[in-house]
Amino acid sequence: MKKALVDPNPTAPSAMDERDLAMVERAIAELRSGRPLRFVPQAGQPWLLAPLEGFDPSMLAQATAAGESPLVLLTATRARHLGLDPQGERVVALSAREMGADDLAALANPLHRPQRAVAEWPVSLRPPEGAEAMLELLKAGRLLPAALVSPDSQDAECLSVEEAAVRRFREEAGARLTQVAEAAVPLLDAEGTRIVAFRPADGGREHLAILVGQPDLSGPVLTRLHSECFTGDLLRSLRCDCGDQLRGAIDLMEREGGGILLYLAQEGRGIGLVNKLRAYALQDRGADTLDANEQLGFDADERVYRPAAEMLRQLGVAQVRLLTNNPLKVEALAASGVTVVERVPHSFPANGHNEDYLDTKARRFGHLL
Ligand SMILES: Nc1nc2c(ncn2[C@@H]2O[C@H](COP(=O)(O)OP(=O)(O)OP(=O)(O)O)[C@@H](O)[C@H]2O)c(=O)[nH]1
Ligand SMILES: [Zn+2]
Repeated sequence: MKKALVDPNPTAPSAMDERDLAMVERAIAELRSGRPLRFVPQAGQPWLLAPLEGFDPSMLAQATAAGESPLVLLTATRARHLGLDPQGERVVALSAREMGADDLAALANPLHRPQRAVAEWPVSLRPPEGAEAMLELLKAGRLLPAALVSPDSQDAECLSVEEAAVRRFREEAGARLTQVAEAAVPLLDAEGTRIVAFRPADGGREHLAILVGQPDLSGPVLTRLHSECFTGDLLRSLRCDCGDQLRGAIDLMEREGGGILLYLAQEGRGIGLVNKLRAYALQDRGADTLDANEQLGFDADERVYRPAAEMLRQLGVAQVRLLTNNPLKVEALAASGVTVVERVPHSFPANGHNEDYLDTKARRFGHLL
């Protein structure tokens, strides 16, 4: 029988306890189902938090009828694209009552323009304690990072989540991985391929290590960190270069006798497939791939590579020859303790549809060509 390639003892449990982990996972499920949540910041009063995505005017009516002063929270990147000055804050807060239902409905969908000119908007207020973690929680649920919040009067029946747990969740839970399956999967172009699946403790989707051929795990291993791209990898979309990079990496590993392709569940540079499709719609109206992310309220690139480093650690790989044009991947692996002995360029010719995309990656993301 073939010897299992993976470390049978996955990462030791980290400091974040199971209660906190479960609390944040449930909170994300609530938000994704459109139910509000009680958010308890480390200091200051609790807030009722609802995603602005899916806004309907009854939400505003309810909050104002209770005599409260609801706020809209937007990330600084989104605010800047709308023409607001975030004044050094990472979150911008506006009075929802003064904005009114029409403007809120427009803000809920970044493809719409608010009806009033920005100059007529209410002045932005100091964001409440924990505002950044509230928006981080929405991002963790792959929702747009824009929220409607109102001071919590304690009588609402809803789930509570604590800011401290949200912060630790984002930092730790995604990189706690357990190996949950391993099998041979002969590929058309690489028959001796095995796949090892790793499940993250944050309830997110599994990452896959695709082991092509017989890589010598003790030396520098030809490795690719491939971010999931449903459209490019599976449908062979021409909007990007992911399909070529995926198949190209497997072909090269097969030719060189072995390699590891880490297939990372970080679709759309970490914003998720639905938000990537929204970003595409913005790109069809003239934005480039970087600005489109920011117009939605995300950072240009939301990916983290600690799970990739942890997979390599569990596989027993300490040194890699990394197939990439992205200097951030090299830096991130090195920062997580993996030695990158060489960067192997990984470019493919443009296809008539992705020229601007490739150009933006080189010009604005610093990709090396
Ligand atoms: N948000 C967003 N994600 C995109 C877009 N086009 C492709 N992606 C995602 O970008 C990821 C691939 O990243 P790339 O920037 O092509 O390449 P890279 O992985 O950073 O760098 P390389 O290693 O050189 O390929 C995949 O998760 C794709 O789904 C887009 O327009 N917007
Ligand atoms: Zn792609």
